[in-house]
Amino acid sequence: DKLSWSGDAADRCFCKLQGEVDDCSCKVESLDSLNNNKIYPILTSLLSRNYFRYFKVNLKKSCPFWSDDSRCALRDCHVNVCQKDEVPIKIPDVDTHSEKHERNKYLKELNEGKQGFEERCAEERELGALDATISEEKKAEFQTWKEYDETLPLFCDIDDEHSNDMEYVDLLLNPERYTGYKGPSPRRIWRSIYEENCFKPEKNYGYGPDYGKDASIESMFFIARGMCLEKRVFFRLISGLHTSINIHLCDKYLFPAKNGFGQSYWDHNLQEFQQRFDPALTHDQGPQRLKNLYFTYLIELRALAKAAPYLKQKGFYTGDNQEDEDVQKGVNDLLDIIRKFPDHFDESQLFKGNTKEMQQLKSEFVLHFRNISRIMDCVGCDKCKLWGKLQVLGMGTALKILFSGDSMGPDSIVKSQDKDFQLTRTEIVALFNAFGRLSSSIHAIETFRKLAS
Ligand SMILES: Cc1cc2nc3c(=O)[nH]c(=O)nc-3n(C[C@H](O)[C@H](O)[C@H](O)COP(=O)(O)OP(=O)(O)OC[C@H]3O[C@@H](n4cnc5c(N)ncnc54)[C@H](O)[C@@H]3O)c2cc1C
Repeated sequence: DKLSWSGDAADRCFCKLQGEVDDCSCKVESLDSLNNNKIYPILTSLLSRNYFRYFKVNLKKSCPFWSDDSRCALRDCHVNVCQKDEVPIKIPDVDTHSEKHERNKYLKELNEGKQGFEERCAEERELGALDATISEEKKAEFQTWKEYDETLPLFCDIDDEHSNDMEYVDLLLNPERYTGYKGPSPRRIWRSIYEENCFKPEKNYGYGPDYGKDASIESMFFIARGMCLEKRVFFRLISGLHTSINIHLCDKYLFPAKNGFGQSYWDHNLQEFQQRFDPALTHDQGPQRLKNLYFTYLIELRALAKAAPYLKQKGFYTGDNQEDEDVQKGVNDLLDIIRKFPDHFDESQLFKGNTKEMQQLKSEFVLHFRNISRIMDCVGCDKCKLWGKLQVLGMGTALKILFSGDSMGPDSIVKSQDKDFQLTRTEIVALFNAFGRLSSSIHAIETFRKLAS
């Protein structure tokens, strides 16, 4: 119920969301203004164009780390593979007591065939299912798009473009929103990402020699403060992505029919937002989670600025000359706005010096990130997997841009004629759509701020 949001909660959530974004000279307010007034409107219109709206992805790859444990997928395959004693293949089973309890509860409900569980599961399956509609005409057009380039995967474990399982998905038909995907499956994914693939502190800060080795998600915020810039950047990027995903599910939430009559309906869910970002309900972490979204936005913003000369000459081929010209113009307008922003992230602060340690850290950074891209194949809800894969690929593409080219720093660019630098159509579509997701999240924060006041 929206009315239960109190003014205090509004103050708590938003009053700390101001000033420095941290680890850069930029302020939250200047990004709000840039995004909400300039970038969000142009980007939203651009992302509805054919070039950006169809994303090629392989959603059939199986999870390389453990067997699918999403509770609703579990219902469909419990006869053979999804037994509770199944052990993950590579990552050790580190279920916490409460997660074991939760998983067992679901299994119990499942076995007892409880109606509530069936209903919830039906909802999750329905909301999480992909709408795979693509017209025959569009399929024929895709054949002519194939000529596009190849590139060396750097940050992401990129889907094999030639695999038979690669399919185009219409992103507009499958918006990122509430899907009901919750419980042990997503928690295992987030936990694996933070606890096994984010960096741990290089020193122990008086917490004993083993501190950090088994740092939990909850403690990551605390320990990230004491880590070196590169490791903290890694954590903040992931946390910013997590924030963005969770804002979208609050922003486009499915409410049950009012008083049990009529249709369920989509709307903003302020209470859900509060649950996730109110400092009083998140061990004081909510505002920092939100700031991490701004930080992630700033990184992708800088990547677009750096790749602007390359993207301006790239061409956005769909076979319809007028459409392609319009898209190129829209992209150029967007890139001009982005390049004029005075307070870009300075990537030359990262991996400074050419020491052995820095080279080692950089390759670990790449490896950790690539592993996260593989974890996306473990997401147990197709829509979430689609957007998870897209956003991780988009972020990986941004990082690839930031660390490409001869120079680094806010004024450096990737030259259009740089032969060593190429982006595929899929990477470009992912980069723009991933940035679009962050932009839409920052825009949604404004909506929640207004609803709460
Ligand atoms: C890749 C992926 C995509 C998803 N896409 C969707 C989707 O499209 N629609 C949908 O409805 N659900 C989606 N989900 C599920 C959603 O993200 C949540 O996992 C789910 O709503 C359960 O939320 P929760 O409250 O248990 O906490 P979770 O969001 O699962 O978080 C787990 C723990 O991480 C910590 N945490 C939370 N936020 C942050 C942050 N920003 N930074 C650092 N730590 C944090 C907290 O300690 C929290 O308890 C997705 C999950 C994944 C892994």
